[in-house]
Amino acid sequence: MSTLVLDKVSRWFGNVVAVNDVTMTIGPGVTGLLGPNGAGKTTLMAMMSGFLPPSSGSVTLNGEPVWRHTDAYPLLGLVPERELSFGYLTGRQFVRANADLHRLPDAAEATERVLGVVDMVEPAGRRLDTYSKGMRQRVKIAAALVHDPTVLLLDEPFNGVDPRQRMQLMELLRRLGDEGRTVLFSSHILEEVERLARHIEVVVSGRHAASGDFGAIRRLMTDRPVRYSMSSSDDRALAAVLMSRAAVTAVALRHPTGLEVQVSDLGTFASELPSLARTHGVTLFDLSPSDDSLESVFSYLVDR
Ligand SMILES: Nc1ncnc2c1ncn2[C@@H]1O[C@H](COP(=O)(O)OP(=O)(O)OP(=O)(O)O)[C@@H](O)[C@H]1O
Repeated sequence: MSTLVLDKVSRWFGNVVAVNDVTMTIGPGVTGLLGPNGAGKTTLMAMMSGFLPPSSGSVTLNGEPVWRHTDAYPLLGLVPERELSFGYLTGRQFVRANADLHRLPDAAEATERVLGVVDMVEPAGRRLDTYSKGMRQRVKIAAALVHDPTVLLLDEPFNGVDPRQRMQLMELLRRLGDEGRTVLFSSHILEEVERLARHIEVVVSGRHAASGDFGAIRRLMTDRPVRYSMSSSDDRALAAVLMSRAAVTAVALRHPTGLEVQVSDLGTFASELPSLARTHGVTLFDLSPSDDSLESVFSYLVDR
């Protein structure tokens, strides 16, 4: 069991303050680090994983500083957002390289074990550049887990991953959290975080904006109307149905297709939508939060 503690952590790059006086504690289980692009999530993770020193404040793991403390490294695994390099390596070679870097006594055995954990044994002999985005994420997670760390940090692990693979990845992270590992993943999508995380930390413009379980974060956010862009097989019929729902406060048809929906009660909207669409014979093609309103939800939290 491991606990990461950030105490008044700031990090600046020249004049840019990427992280501003952040204090938070990340314990065992799955925690979501939620914030819009540029909020400082990557910088926070780089400091938590020992790749970057804080400009001020401290990051400790089980009471010891992370920066330049080599005893902490075997306890930490980082899944960075950037793509894997060296597409000519097979998945197995990539994971094995990490096992060798950690000087594991039985690197081959550890590699096979962790490929099994992420369900990548069968495609492990294929080159990385033949993998789907979801497979690349799984193999990156395997590489980060090969030395059996107690802390796993994942930067935007669901970006660009298709919905089915996203569900499998969520299941995997849930399992790792249930095993007692400290799992922290970043995301700019509230729904994603809400589905997976037991605990949520929100950062906006480098500052810590809120902390709590998703119920607490959701309550903070439900005061704000949120807008979605949608497209479907029959936008006009869907618009009529949505307008009759109390959770929906405005609907606008977009030209030539799609609609904008303003929602006052996200939870009700999310739970009603699939059955509403099904009952009225409408197929949903796409549903995504409009960025503007998401930003406004985040800044609402900071301005409280
Ligand atoms: N090495 C660097 N030099 C200068 N500025 C940086 C550096 N790294 C990050 N920043 C700046 O710090 C701020 C926070 O960036 P960071 O990448 O941590 O945010 P983020 O929440 O991870 O966003 P994204 O999801 O877009 O990566 C941004 O304004 C970014 O431009």
